[in-house]
Amino acid sequence: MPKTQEFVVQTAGEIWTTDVVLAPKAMAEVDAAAIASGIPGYDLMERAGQAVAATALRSFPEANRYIVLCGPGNNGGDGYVAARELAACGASAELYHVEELDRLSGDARTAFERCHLPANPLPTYQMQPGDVIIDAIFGAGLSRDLPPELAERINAITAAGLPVLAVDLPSGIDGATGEMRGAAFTASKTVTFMAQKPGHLLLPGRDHCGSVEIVDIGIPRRMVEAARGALKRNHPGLWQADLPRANLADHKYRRGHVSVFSGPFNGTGACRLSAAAAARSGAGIVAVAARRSAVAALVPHLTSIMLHSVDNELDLAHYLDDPRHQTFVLGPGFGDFAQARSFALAIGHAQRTLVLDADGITAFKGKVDELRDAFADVTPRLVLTPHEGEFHRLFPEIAAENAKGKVEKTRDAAGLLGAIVVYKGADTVIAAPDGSAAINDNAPPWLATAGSGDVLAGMIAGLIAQRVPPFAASCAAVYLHGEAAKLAGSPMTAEDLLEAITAAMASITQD
Ligand SMILES: NC(=O)C1=CN([C@@H]2O[C@H](COP(=O)(O)OP(=O)(O)OC[C@H]3O[C@@H](n4cnc5c(N)ncnc54)[C@H](OP(=O)(O)O)[C@@H]3O)[C@@H](O)[C@H]2O)[C@@H](O)CC1
Ligand SMILES: [K+]
Repeated sequence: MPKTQEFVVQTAGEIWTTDVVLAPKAMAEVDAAAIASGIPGYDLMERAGQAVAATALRSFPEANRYIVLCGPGNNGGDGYVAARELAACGASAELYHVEELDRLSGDARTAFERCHLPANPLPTYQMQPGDVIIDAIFGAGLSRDLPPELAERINAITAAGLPVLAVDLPSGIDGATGEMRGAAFTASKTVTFMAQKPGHLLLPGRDHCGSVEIVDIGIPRRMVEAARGALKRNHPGLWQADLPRANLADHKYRRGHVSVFSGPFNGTGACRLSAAAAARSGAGIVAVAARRSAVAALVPHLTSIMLHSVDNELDLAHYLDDPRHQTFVLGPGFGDFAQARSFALAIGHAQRTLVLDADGITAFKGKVDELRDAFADVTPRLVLTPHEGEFHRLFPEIAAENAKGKVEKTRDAAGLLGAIVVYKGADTVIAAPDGSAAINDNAPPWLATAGSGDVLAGMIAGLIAQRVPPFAASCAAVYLHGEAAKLAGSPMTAEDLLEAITAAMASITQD
């Protein structure tokens, strides 16, 4: 079975919302605000460490020894509290430290001093079957690659297959970007505090976290809410209210019109997938706009989907004279880069909305400015859906900024273009020019199949045609695409995915 991630919220009573995502810097500001309001920092550490001990006992009751590895900062402090609690419960807990103990200061030093257990240097640890590792080496404060000897040690523990419970984040995973800094533990479970961090959701971090528990350590909710920035975990609460409600009085044109451009005679499959996906997402009318040479290939395959011949720029100009033709998909299987550019620009200048995918994206390599200018508007009218290779092709400078993670890169691209950017992958990030961003984490591994991107482009257009705002439409389509894939199961073809869209949408609107 593929690894799926669960977010379990543990609080004193109430269930804590799970869509809050705070970068480590924002989390540190929340910690600081809580402390400034009179909540002692050490109390937060106590609750954090106690929660770790409770999870260790609950999740790994069979452990012979809990091996608590402590770093030099507050993550280590949580480890000292957890070790003390475990020992107080009668469990066997052993402490190992990765840095000289005299580096400990503040709350972490207090936690160490109150622990009263012997702590030994990490190199003295001898692995034994039945050990459960509690990783309290680095959390939010990881600021550079791990030293090589520590990386080796982590790799040896991973190779031995000992279960790992990570405190806040698996050491070596950058909480802001999800990137691995030299090496990282692969945890079966991660206990984090108050809110998830981007590193829990973005890859490879997500794969290193196992299931994630978010523990309320007593920071007032209003402080976490106040820090809730424009970054969210993608889930129906973000966009459900924007989805169209079926209305018996709706005329088919009121449910919107989507036009999908076809590729050449021998490449019409991709546009048909997009068109069918737009229709399944509820668009009232869907048409394929094809070069004359491709029309004959399309005729036998289209029934409810209409077919128009749009051979050149003049044909497109006539097509755009019809005010019902508002929403377009260009790129899947399209082929001709020069025509892709001139068509996309014409759509932009005609004030229409475009989902630009695949060849449509590649066509603008080195010409991003033209695209931005054609779609310049107060509200975005352009949605770009690049996978990693296309993103690198179109935004080479942004892609090369190694210090930035996928969220920042997607935001930068959205800001540069004035468009919604859907940076696809197992951890798709959706960003808008105003900085709004969502990380998606519901896609099963088998969604990476031929044609699935064409389906996504059609779904986004289908929702936009029904007047769902482009950012909400993109988030909703990405999520529903993942849900549909889960419903379709593995192995799955793009056709199976199409079939499952209806059930995926029904499951959301019934919630
Ligand atoms: N009130 C609060 O704030 C609460 C915080 N809580 C907990 O605190 C954690 C954050 O604590 P933190 O900020 O001290 O960071 P942490 O992850 O311990 O690491 C910093 C230390 O590591 C060092 N270091 C970094 N990278 C390194 C590398 N590659 N290789 C070697 N060394 C490296 C760095 O050294 P420096 O860069 O300063 O030289 C510094 O000494 C958070 O994850 C949560 O668990 C909870 O208790 C709840 C209340
Ligand atoms: K850790």
